[in-house]
Amino acid sequence: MAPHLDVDVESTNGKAATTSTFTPPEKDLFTVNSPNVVYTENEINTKYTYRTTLVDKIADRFEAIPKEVVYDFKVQRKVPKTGMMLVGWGGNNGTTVTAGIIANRRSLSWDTREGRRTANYYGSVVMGSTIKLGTDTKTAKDVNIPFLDILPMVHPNDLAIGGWDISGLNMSAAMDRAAVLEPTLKEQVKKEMAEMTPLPSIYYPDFIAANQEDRADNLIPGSKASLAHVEQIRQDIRDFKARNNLDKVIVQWTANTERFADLLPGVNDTAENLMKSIEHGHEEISPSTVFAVASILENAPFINGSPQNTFVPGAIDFAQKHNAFIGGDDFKSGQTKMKSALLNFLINAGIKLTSIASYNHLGNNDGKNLSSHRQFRSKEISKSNVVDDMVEANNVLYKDGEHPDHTVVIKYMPAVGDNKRALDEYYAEIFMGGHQTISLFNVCEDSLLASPLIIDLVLIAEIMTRIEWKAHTTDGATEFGNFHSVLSILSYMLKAPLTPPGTPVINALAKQRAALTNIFRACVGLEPENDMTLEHKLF
Ligand SMILES: NC(=O)c1ccc[n+]([C@@H]2O[C@H](COP(=O)([O-])OP(=O)(O)OC[C@H]3O[C@@H](n4cnc5c(N)ncnc54)[C@H](O)[C@@H]3O)[C@@H](O)[C@H]2O)c1
Ligand SMILES: O=P([O-])([O-])O[C@@H]1[C@@H](O)[C@H](O)[C@@H](O)[C@H](O)[C@@H]1O
Repeated sequence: MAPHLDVDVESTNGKAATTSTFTPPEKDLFTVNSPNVVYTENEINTKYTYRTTLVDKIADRFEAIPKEVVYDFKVQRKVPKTGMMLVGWGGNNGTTVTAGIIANRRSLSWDTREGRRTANYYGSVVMGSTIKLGTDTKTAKDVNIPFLDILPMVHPNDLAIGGWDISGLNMSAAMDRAAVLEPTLKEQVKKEMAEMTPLPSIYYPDFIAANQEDRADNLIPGSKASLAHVEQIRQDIRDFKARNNLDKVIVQWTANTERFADLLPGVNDTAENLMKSIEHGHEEISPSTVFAVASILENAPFINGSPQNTFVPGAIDFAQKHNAFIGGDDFKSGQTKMKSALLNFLINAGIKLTSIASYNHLGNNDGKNLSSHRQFRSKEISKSNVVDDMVEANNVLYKDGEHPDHTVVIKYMPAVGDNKRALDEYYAEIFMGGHQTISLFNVCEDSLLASPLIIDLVLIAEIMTRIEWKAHTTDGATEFGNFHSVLSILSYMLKAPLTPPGTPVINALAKQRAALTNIFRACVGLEPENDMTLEHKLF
């Protein structure tokens, strides 16, 4: 018998936890046995006490005030038939994620120089990682479950896949152009992929590098925003949904990085002005913003996997007014994910990072597009801002406004293709005038790192559409409603997390993952994972 776990303990609602007889839902890996959790055939209903600490600053001192809010969460248990539509489907990421899902769906294996390989979802948080459920009553050991099982989520093998591309190559030819996957794997999926052809897309030349023009042969007429473009994309989404008999579609931008759009009062500052600007063909409305508007109008969550400012204020306003979900920006695949983890470690260890030199070169079409300065500038911003929250959180090391030197360099070197070379130097001050220099050489096969993130973003955005909440306030409970339109819960997969206006941006990797797992735990009535393990420290 595990020490000190063999007695009834006070549960969160003050009554002793009871081990009532209950019938676990037939296919669920676990059930929460709590008076705060009620399962029905269609819903998981939980009463959750959210505990935080508010702080009052009084002169140069603080007063900490613990605060509790009781929420009801309601999760729809029925997993909908879901489709994923990618903008830029014919690109390296789009072809790779499509081939990867087909290979997993068919449990394919293939030969490589290093031996036989089998389809997997490595690099996906949902499909490749676990969540601690709790502590075994008998052994006191951690019980960890697959992340996928914490809530009733879509399985990627079941996703219908489609999308748009300004290049008309079918997906098999585009997969060859991408030069990411082994020929022995491509051979097994090429027939199925040859039958997939991206839908024509909108192309506004000024937003991406001029060097992309030679692949733009699959276009919807018109070189600037129009309501006709919005309506065509909406029709495409409806047709895809009907053709595949889907309950839901998630749209994701994995097309080229666009230049930033100027933020112009009266043009893209409000939902109303944005729609007027689209109607009047304003030059400053980007293709990605047009896709976002069309997706919002079709109640299809829209996620931006690139660094441009798709979500101009008018687009965020538009999403909120339509109670639709958006998320972004810029997949956090390799070099930046490593950076956010390393910064988390160094700064939280009290080591004063003073300089970050972040260089990489890559030879894929993404790199080609980024060789144009205005597109590189979008990426430079998203790759640079990742340090801000961690630096600002440590006022022992950094004075107000002080931050490490940080430079970002990206070079296009065709020879290395998709296998990006990332070279980073982290330079820090340590005890008594010493220095620590960390040099990293990190070969990232970019599309093989980004593709699992595309899957995670779709699966998490989808489950978020099935979660509602209401707060128990002193004057009675509010009505059930969705989470905020801006899905900041997606931040773990993104370099420049989009957050509800006025809320803080968290880039610290550990905090991002903790937020994701603990919100999902709350939706099944479980306390946040806090790793205190008092049961192993007090007795
Ligand atoms: N792979 C990674 O590691 C990674 C990480 C973070 C962000 N990203 C971003 O993801 C995006 C895609 O990366 P990739 O390596 O697949 O690039 P890619 O160039 O291979 O693919 C982009 C595709 O978008 C298409 N396209 C361009 N404009 C379009 C439009 N208006 N409508 C439809 N299609 C359009 C292009 O024809 C191309 O096929 C890039 O913006 C990149 O910066 C990639
Ligand atoms: O690895 P990471 O920094 O997360 O992300 C990648 C960058 O390093 C690379 O320069 C860029 O071309 C890719 O689109 C992607 O953004």
